[in-house]
Amino acid sequence: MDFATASMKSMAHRRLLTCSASSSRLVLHPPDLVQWVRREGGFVHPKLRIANQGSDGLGVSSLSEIPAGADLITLPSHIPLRLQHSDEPDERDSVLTQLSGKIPEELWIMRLGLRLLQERATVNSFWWPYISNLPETYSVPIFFSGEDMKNLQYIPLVYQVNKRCSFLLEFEKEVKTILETVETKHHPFGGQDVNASSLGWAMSAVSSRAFCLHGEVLSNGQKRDIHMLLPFIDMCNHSFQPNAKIVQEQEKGSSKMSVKVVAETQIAQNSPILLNYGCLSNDLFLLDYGFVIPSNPFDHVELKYDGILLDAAGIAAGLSSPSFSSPTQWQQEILCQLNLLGDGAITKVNLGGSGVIDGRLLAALRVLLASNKEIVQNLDLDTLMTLSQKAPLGISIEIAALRIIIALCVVALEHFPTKIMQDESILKGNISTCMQLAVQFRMQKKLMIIDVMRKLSHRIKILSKEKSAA
Ligand SMILES: C[S@@+](CC[C@H](N)C(=O)[O-])C[C@H]1O[C@@H](n2cnc3c(N)ncnc32)[C@H](O)[C@@H]1O
Repeated sequence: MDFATASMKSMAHRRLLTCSASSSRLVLHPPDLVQWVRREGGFVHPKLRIANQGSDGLGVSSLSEIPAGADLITLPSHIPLRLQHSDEPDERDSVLTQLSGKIPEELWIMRLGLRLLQERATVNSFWWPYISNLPETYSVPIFFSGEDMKNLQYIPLVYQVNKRCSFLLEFEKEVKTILETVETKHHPFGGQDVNASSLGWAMSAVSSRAFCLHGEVLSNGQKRDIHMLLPFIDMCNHSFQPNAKIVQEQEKGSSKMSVKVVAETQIAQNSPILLNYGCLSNDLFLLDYGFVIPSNPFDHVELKYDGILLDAAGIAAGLSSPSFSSPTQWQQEILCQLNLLGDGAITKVNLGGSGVIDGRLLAALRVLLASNKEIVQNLDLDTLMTLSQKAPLGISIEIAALRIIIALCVVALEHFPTKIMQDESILKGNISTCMQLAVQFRMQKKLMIIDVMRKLSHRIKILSKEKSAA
């Protein structure tokens, strides 16, 4: 937390971008994006328009009904903004390539961000009608104050945000050093100063808007996936129940791909056009997109698998077992197969998400509570990891394993310094957008844990009935 606060403070000290979610754009009266796309040979369905969609910012809506299957938007291959934009790179591109080389692969968003900044700084850039329509500010946590970072109350996300902030501050220095010796005519940003603030703006613009799609068809027929920004298409907001989807088509006589949005369902009058950004947790929605989804079925909390934690949960559930911190040899072997023990073990396990609980955690508990080695060894790992109608090692072991997971949920809940009721009352107050997001984020995590506990309790009730009926 202290490190988070320190890096946030220094970010806040330098940044020009202020932290507010607004639909205000880079320029006051940007050029008409739809007209530009059409002029460039793209297609925008005549019934579509850009409209204000409240807290979701701007979005694309339909003026009247559109049938399922209709083409909504088509972008020819020269409209998306990608890292490599020309077959004949100039000196400015070589400096950009040098800067990109300093960015770790996992932060590809910053590589594309540099490209975006380059075009933002280019007078008469082809993409200016697009860039000028981008939001001026982003509500992603790299722009949160130290206090709002604390308000998240969730270390795994704080860690990710810190990583991005530290990178931005370090990268700012590297960029300055490299650009110091570059002549103005070769300067990728037209001689303009680039700092952590402008890099943060670019990083957020890309993380909240880029898509990973087929770049072009290679000579062997394979398609190479690349990240790109899709003008106008990226005005569509997100839903887990989308009414539209992205499809790609190879352009006639070329290896290049055009990008289309097609209506998946009938679209009613005045409805937003919604795409699914992915089955992501709220950590990723907040980190990359700056919003939190209530009752997100893909949200989860991370725990570290560890015998001492299981001991504590066992005591809380009245079910202690020596195996939790000292598993027998055969139990250890299965824990190694589950990759929870041994060299290179991944001890991060989840509560929540699409499977309700992490299959590896469930399997480990079932195994640690079992005493009959032969029965366990006769089962495959998939069966051990699946929460199904049938208790694979018998009802008593199943109930005990589920009770320990409920106790782990209680431990996880206790890690949050505030209660849900307190969060609810904070949200009713007059608070900043960033604080609102932070409090919503932690409250959704707690509601999700309670939902897991409810589901597991329900399962225990069914199993107990089966047991007493037997
Ligand atoms: C690809 S852009 C969509 C266009 C954007 N609304 C705008 O004003 O430019 C993604 C951003 O839209 C907003 N957004 C999209 N779907 C949302 C949703 N379901 N709830 C809240 N905000 C959403 C978030 O700010 C997100 O970072």
